[in-house]
Amino acid sequence: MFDNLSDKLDKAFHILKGHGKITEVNVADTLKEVRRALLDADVNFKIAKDFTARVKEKAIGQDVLTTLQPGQLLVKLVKDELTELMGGDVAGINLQGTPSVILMSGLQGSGKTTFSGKLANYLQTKKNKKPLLVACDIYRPAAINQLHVVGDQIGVEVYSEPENKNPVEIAQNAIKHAKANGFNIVIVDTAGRLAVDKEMMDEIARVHKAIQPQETLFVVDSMTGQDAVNTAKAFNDILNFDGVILTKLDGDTRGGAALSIKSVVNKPIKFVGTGEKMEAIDVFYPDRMAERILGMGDVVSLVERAQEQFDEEEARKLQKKIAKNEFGFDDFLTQIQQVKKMGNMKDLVGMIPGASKAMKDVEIEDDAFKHIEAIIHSMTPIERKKPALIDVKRKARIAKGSGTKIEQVNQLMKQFDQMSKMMKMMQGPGGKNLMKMMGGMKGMPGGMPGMK
Ligand SMILES: Nc1nc2c(ncn2[C@@H]2O[C@H](COP(=O)(O)OP(=O)(O)OP(=O)(O)O)[C@@H](O)[C@H]2O)c(=O)[nH]1
Repeated sequence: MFDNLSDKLDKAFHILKGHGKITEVNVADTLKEVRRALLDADVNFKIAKDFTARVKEKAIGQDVLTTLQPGQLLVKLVKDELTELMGGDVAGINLQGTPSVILMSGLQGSGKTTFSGKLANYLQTKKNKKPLLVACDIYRPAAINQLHVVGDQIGVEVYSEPENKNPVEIAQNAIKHAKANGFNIVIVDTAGRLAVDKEMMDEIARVHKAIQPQETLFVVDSMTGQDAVNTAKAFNDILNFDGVILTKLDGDTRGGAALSIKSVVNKPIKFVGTGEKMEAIDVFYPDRMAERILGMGDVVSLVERAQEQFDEEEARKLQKKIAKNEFGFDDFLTQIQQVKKMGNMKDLVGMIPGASKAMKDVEIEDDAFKHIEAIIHSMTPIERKKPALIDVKRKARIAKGSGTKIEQVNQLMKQFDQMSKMMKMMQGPGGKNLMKMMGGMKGMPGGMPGMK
C-alpha cells in the first residue's frame, strides 16, 4: 500500500540523518523532497504545496532545530499533517432510521457492487444488523446478477425487479419490503457509467431525493488518482454525499486519491476496500494510515484483526489438544485459515513497523499458504493426525500429489514439528523452556511461508 510514497518519504527524511548538525537548509531540502514525494503520488499540486508550507510553519513555531531530535520531530509533524490531510478523526456511518438507508454512488467499475456486499457483510457480522441489498442498475442485467451472487455468498437477501425500468420505484419498493420484513439496513446499489454524464447524475439525484438516505456513500477506485478526485467533486456537487469509500487499496496505488479527496470535497473517507473478498473491508483511520505511509506500521489494526478472528471456544479446544499431544495438521490448517481471514500477507506485513521497508525486495505471494495447504490436503486423514506415520515414500507421494517438491514437504514437517514442540512448552509451567526453544529456531528453514 502506497509503497512508492513511503519509499520517497523515507528518502526525504534521510537527508536529515546524514548531517551532524541540522540546519534550516537541510530541513528545507527535506520538505522539498516531501513535496516531490506527494506530487509523485499524484497529490494535487496546491494540496502538496500547502502541506509542506504548514509543516514548515509548525517546524519554525516549534523551533525544530533546537530540539534534541529534530529529525524525529519533523517526522511527527509530517505524520500529524498527513493525518489531517486524510480527515483527522475516524468517521462513522449513520445507522439511525428504521430501516437505515444507505445509497451507493460511483462510476462503473469503481467497486460499488463489491463494496455493497462487503458493507452488508460487515454490518451483519460485526454490528448484528439485518441488511437488505437492492439492485438498482436497470441497464445491465449482469449487474443485478452480480449483486445476487454477492448476496448468496454472504447470506444476505437481494431485492431486485428485473422487469422494472424505474430505479426510483425499485428503491422505494425495496424500502417497503424491508419495513415489512424486519430489515434494519437497506443498501441501494446504483448504476454506474464509465464517466460522469448527465443522465446518470440526474438518475441518482432522483433516487437520492425520493429515498432520502441516512448515508450517501461515494465509491471510488483509488488507482485512479487525480481522476478520482475530479469524479468525487462532480458527485458531491449533485449529491452532497456523506462519505467516501476508497477501493482497491491493495493494488499498486500511489496514494493521491486518499491524500487529496478530503481537501477537495471536505468529506471523510469512511471505509477502504483492500481486496476482492467480502472480508476485505476496513474502517478508515487517518492516523493509522499516516503511520503506515511513514513506515511505522499499524500494530493497532493488526491486533484488532487478530482479535476479530479469535474464537475463545476454539482456542480452548486447541489448548486441550496441545496438552494431550493431539495437535495435528488439520488443526494447523484451521490456524492457517484464521490467519488468512485477517487479510493478505502483504497487507499484514505492511502493518508491522519497519517490515514493509525491510522486506520491500521480498516477493510475497498473495496466497502465501497455498503450497502448505496443498501439501496438507495431499495427506490422508490419519497422517494429518499422526504425522510420524509419514515415511520417505509417502513424502514423495505427497509432494507429487500437491505439486510441490519433497524438500518443501520436509520443510513443512520440520516446521510443524518445531511448532508443536513450542506449543507444548508454552503449556508447561510458565513456558520456562520457551526461550531455549526459540534460540534453537533461529535457523528455521524457509522463514515465513510464501516468501521467495
Ligand atoms: N483488488 C481489489 N479489487 C476490487 C476491490 N473492490 C472491487 N474490486 C474489483 O473491481 C472490479 C469492479 O468491481 P464492481 O464491484 O463490479 O464495480 P461496480 O462499481 O459495481 O461496477 P458496475 O456494477 O459495473 O457499475 C471487480 O472485478 C471487483 O472484484 C478491492 O478493494 N480490491
